[in-house]
Amino acid sequence: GNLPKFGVEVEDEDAMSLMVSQINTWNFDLFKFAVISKDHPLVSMAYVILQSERNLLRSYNVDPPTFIKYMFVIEANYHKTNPYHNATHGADVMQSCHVLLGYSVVEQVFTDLEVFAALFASAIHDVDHPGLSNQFLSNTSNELAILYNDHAVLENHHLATAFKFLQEDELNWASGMDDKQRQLFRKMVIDLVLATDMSKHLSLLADIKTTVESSKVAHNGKLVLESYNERMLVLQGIVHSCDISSATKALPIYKAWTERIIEEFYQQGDRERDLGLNLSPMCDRQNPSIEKSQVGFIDFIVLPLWETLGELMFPYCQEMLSQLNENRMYYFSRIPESPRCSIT
Ligand SMILES: COc1ccc(/C=N/OC[C@H](O)CN2C[C@@H](C)O[C@@H](C)C2)cc1OC1CCCC1
Ligand SMILES: [Mg+2]
Ligand SMILES: [Zn+2]
Repeated sequence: GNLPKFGVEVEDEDAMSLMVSQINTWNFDLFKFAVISKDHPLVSMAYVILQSERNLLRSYNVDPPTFIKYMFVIEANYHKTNPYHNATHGADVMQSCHVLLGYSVVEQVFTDLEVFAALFASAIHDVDHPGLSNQFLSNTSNELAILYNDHAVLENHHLATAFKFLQEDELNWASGMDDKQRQLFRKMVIDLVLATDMSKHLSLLADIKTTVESSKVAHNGKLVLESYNERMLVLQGIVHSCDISSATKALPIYKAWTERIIEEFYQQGDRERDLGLNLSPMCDRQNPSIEKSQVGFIDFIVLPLWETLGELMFPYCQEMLSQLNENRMYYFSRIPESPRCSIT
């Protein structure tokens, strides 16, 4: 039978159509989208972007009903109980990636397969996330840390989980791709999701800076990328930037994401307290430091990354940078006065 217009059944088709008409905007409201899609934000986002907007499924002989069935399984394997690392975050990173890949400075630069890989990697990049950090999993000798020898434990698990489902006949939407394409697709998705490991941030940023110096966009404002490594580096930068893009979004959206990540960190801190472990930074709900942590995260991680991306994709990404600065001021101006220590 034919699929519903948005991949999933919705109550209000008009409201859904109105939202989908905004799918190329940076301040897209994923929380509203999650409600309108009847809590299937990832299935509907993936279908709308890959099928309706970019017609990528047809390009690779992907059977849409099989792809939808696969995405329902992926979405079901994001933990609904995670305040932050849930299917709405997956859909958010995918939609953000779709916006950046739509800018003319990168459009036509990447092949359809590379675009498909980046969007698919975004969709699955945190599947089965336990709401705990790599550090916590290693500190508690979690079976995943043992399995992946403390290296990119979560990111390896997200990838293995997504590809394991692809082995099941009734979910294998990639059977229509030729072997070479499927091999390259798998390699790119692995390289992209592994690059979302925060411990790789500084080396990834350094490499992107080198590329910005060398490639000097030139050639009528189009990025010129020679090697596979250079192309992958830019795509890794795009996916990683989208993964930590909350602070570049409109303030109400940013505040909602901040509340969620903080609650998830606090729940990890609760576990660490119960286990008698040292609490990870920012995870102690009894010693909150939300404003200071956000300003620190922006100053040391988010801003340097987005400034570099803004240079690479100039004149695009300026909207993100200006929202990032406004958002920084919002939290900076709310850093509580440190209690005056009375030096007696
Ligand atoms: C909207 O705010 C955010 C959006 C994304 C992120 C993404 N963070 O990824 C970091 C990884 O989860 C690993 N961390 C886990 C944590 C328990 O320990 C850290 C040392 C490593 C963080 C955000 O805010 C954070 C930082 C400042 C206030 C809380
Ligand atoms: Mg992750
Ligand atoms: Zn993520």
